[in-house]
Amino acid sequence: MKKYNLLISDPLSEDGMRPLQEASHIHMVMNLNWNTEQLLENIGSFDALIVRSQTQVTRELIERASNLKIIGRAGVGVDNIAIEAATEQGIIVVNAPNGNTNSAAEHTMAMLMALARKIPQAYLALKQQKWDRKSYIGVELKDKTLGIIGLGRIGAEVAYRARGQRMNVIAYDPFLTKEKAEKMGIEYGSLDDVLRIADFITVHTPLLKETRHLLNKEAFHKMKPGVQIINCARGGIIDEDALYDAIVSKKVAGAALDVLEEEPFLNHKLLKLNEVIATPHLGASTIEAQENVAIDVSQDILRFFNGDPVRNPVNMPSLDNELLQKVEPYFPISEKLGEFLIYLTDEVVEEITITYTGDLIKNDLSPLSRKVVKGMLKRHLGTHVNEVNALYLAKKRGIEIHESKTYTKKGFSNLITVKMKTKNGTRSVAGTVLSGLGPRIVKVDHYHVDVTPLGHIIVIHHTDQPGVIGKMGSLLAKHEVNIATMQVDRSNIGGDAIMMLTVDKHVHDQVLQELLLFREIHQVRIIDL
Ligand SMILES: NC(=O)C1=CN([C@@H]2O[C@H](COP(=O)(O)OP(=O)(O)OC[C@H]3O[C@@H](n4cnc5c(N)ncnc54)[C@H](O)[C@@H]3O)[C@@H](O)[C@H]2O)C=CC1
Ligand SMILES: O=C(O)CCC(=O)C(=O)O
Repeated sequence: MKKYNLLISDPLSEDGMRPLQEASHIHMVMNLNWNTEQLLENIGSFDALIVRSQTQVTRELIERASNLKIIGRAGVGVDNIAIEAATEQGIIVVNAPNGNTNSAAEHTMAMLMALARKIPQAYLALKQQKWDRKSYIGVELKDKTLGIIGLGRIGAEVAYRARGQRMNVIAYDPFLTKEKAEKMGIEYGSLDDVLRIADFITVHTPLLKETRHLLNKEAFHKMKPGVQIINCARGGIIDEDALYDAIVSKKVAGAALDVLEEEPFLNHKLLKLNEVIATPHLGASTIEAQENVAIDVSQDILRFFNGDPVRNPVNMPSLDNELLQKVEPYFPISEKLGEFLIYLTDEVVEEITITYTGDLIKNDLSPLSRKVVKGMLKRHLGTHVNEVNALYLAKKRGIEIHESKTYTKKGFSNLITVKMKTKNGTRSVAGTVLSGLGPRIVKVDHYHVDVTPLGHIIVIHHTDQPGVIGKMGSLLAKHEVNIATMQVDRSNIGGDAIMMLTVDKHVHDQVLQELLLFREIHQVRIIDL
């Protein structure tokens, strides 16, 4: 059995990693001490990598990782991973989005309370033998307004907990609706509403281009005087210079920070301010969260190496069980349609249109489209192409990919039609899965056929005339090519026709040349699927 080398470069829960330890086909190397140079030097020998937030999985590292197939992020944020580079190299990235939600929400609440009651500052004074009760007068949370920016998994958990503290909550998230906010017992607002109204503001967005410095000088300007800020999401969401100035100018009364733009942070100017309390990125540092995320990511790594779809892909569409059950039977035909179609042309492909017809169309069918494109590119790119990088590689080659869906169906409960446009015209192939019989190619251009897309296939375009089939059969017999199945269809009597043969062995070029000598035969394609 093939063994896969897995590198774990950040500390993970041992209990959580047990599934990997017990897998006989995984060879696990735990190296928490490699510096960047050592990582770059050694990454080439690993098939899988698991990180938390410390290891920076840069483009350079990914480009050196010639054997890497999967990167697991034991946590939510993937801003320490060069996702685009991974996608380009066909490396799947998975994360563990649910395992640390509670811990991050609880840490946010702990920071909120510590900030409101100045607990860290008071404790520090006590440790320095100072009994000072005047300097540490706090504020109550009850009836204050908590503004939440980013109401995803963690933001929503924070909202519920803040309601438990009898706070009013106002939230802004591009996906939040008034109805959902009402159901949660919170207020829905714009970003400006949150900035304007809140007594405490906590951010829970990912760090993205759009969220970098979301809280900047202008944002602080819009806030209430005396507002307090919590960041247990990512450094970089807050412009640190702007926060510093806002605290020094007394606009902001305090800040609780679990994260800063550069980590580890020890000598940061914000840490020198009495109004700032901080923890060293501890949001997910609980026994439970660490076990959860390690289990989730370990299981996805195992699924991947067992050839099963992963649960939490970051750079591919995710497939829950329900969707998987519906689309998985169509994986082989989708890939075969792409593979088959590319054999029909020697021209540069300009455009691919994948049309889905039938019951399946209510679902996200992008996993099938990826299979089609993978199948197409496989002929020329071999194993370099996979479901992760298929769309990227197609785009890089200037191939436009379109997907369309239609309810109209004739005969088949589901039909996938793939059209390929080149400068010389359009070719198409359609396929389905027949209940109990498996994948079938049922149409090539406008001809109806019924062919299992497997093995060696000869596609012949010819004129519908008596004797063609006989001549062709004799020629193949002369070359000891045994015909397994044969399909013929035509446009009209004496018109253009197609013949599709499945044969028992690869057909050499010489046979193809001899077939083309027959006047009635216009085109021959030899396809090996
Ligand atoms: N301190 C720590 O140890 C931890 C930090 N995190 C951080 O927390 C972040 C959030 O985690 P989850 O809630 O699990 O993610 P999530 O994906 O469930 O929620 C993020 C929310 O932010 C919203 N959002 C995106 N752009 C926005 C914008 N411009 N304005 C307002 N909202 C916006 C999204 O619509 C989404 O609802 C992670 O990306 C990670 O960086 C997560 C876990 C632990
Ligand atoms: O790995 C960690 O401890 C950090 C967790 C985190 O920041 C995340 O899950 O996004």
